[in-house]
Amino acid sequence: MITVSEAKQLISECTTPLMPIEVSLKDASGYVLAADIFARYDIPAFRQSSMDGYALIFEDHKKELNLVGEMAAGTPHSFPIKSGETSRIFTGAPLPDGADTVVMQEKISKANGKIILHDVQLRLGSNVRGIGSEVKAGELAMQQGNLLSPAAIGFLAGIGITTVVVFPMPKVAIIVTGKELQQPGLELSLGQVYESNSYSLSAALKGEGIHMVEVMEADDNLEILTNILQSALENSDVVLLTGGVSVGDYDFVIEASTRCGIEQIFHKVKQKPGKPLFFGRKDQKLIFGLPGNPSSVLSCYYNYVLPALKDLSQKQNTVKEITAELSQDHKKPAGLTHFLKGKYEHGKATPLNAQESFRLSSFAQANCLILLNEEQQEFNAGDSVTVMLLPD
Ligand SMILES: Nc1nc2c(c(=O)[nH]1)N[C@H]1C(S)=C(S)[C@@H](COP(=O)(O)OP(=O)(O)OC[C@H]3O[C@@H](n4cnc5c(N)ncnc54)[C@H](O)[C@@H]3O)O[C@H]1N2
Ligand code: MOO
Repeated sequence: MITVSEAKQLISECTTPLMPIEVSLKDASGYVLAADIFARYDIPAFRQSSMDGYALIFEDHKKELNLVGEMAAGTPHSFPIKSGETSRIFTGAPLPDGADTVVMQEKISKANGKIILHDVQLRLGSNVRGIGSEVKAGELAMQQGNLLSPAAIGFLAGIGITTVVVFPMPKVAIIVTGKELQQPGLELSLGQVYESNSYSLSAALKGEGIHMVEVMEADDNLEILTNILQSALENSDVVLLTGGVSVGDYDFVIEASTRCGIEQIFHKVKQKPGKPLFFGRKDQKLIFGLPGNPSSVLSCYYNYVLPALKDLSQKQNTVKEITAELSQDHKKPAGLTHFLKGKYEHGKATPLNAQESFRLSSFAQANCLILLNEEQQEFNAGDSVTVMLLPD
């Protein structure tokens, strides 16, 4: 059996970024840029006023000026101003030819039809956005690896970009296995449990902006599972199976994976919950066999699946690891890393009640997982522990 860090390392080594795709800028929010973007135009493309006021030749700023025209934003025509002249101008408008400075309208007065400036701070070029002051044509505007945040999208639109090359989000197939599974909303017969793993996983994926998710159900039958897994592999980048990875007579995930030509990278990790975790690879596709207990599924998702999904799309992991103070004593046997559902507040991490892996009630209240080292058995209040802060 391998350790948690060995398992993470192996998954990371098997994960390569997805082939970049071109998307419309309008659809690119949340993706990571896969190619540098160079500016095609000088932006601003003309000398632009940043204030409502009056455009002038700076040398004239102590003179009384004659008002000779007006430039509004979007005005397609300019006109020249000469020494002793000024033009009304509005924010965003092009400067008239010859003008080099704008004075805010609050800083002038009018007398005998003339404009008189009262702005001791006015300098040559005040309140003028120069040509190419945002970006210059040919300049690197945004580097590969940049997350396309709302601001990044706005910036790119503002320099005239319409499409971008990005790392796509992975297509994910979820296969829930188990003859005992019943859909929520229907009556439970003896032996049945409500199917919840596809719900929690779909919700987690949606929260990461992964919307191409297909959910399939497989009975505890090797032939059926093999066929479903085969079709999932054809249509997705990542396959998440839940259940059927332990040692029971009806646990067919490992055998079905072999039949589908999946290379086993590891099976079983020194951890609780989620000890029977399976990970395999076929070509560039990643296959996770998540132990069926609902809490094991999510614990393994945050520890192993999410970092891999992020690497495929070159995004930052949304689980943040920090060090915190354990708020109470805790004992565990040596041999397995434990992930406790916990509450993190004001620098302290508190394990919640109901840690069993078949239950989700504590996970539903948790905002973190508290990592307790493999070999250590006794933990005291005040000890420093690693805490994984879960995404919202
Ligand atoms: N003899 C041993 N038995 C078990 C071991 C072991 O080492 N030796 N490991 C235990 C551990 S730890 C875990 S975790 C489970 C994992 O088993 P499987 O991955 O084969 O999962 P299943 O047996 O199919 O299901 C486990 C549990 O979870 C329920 N389940 C499954 N799928 C769903 C779903 N989609 N929604 C809700 N609940 C689900 C299922 O009904 C079971 O109760 O094995 C232990 N056994
Ligand atoms: O490894 Mo299991 O998830 O504890 O029940």
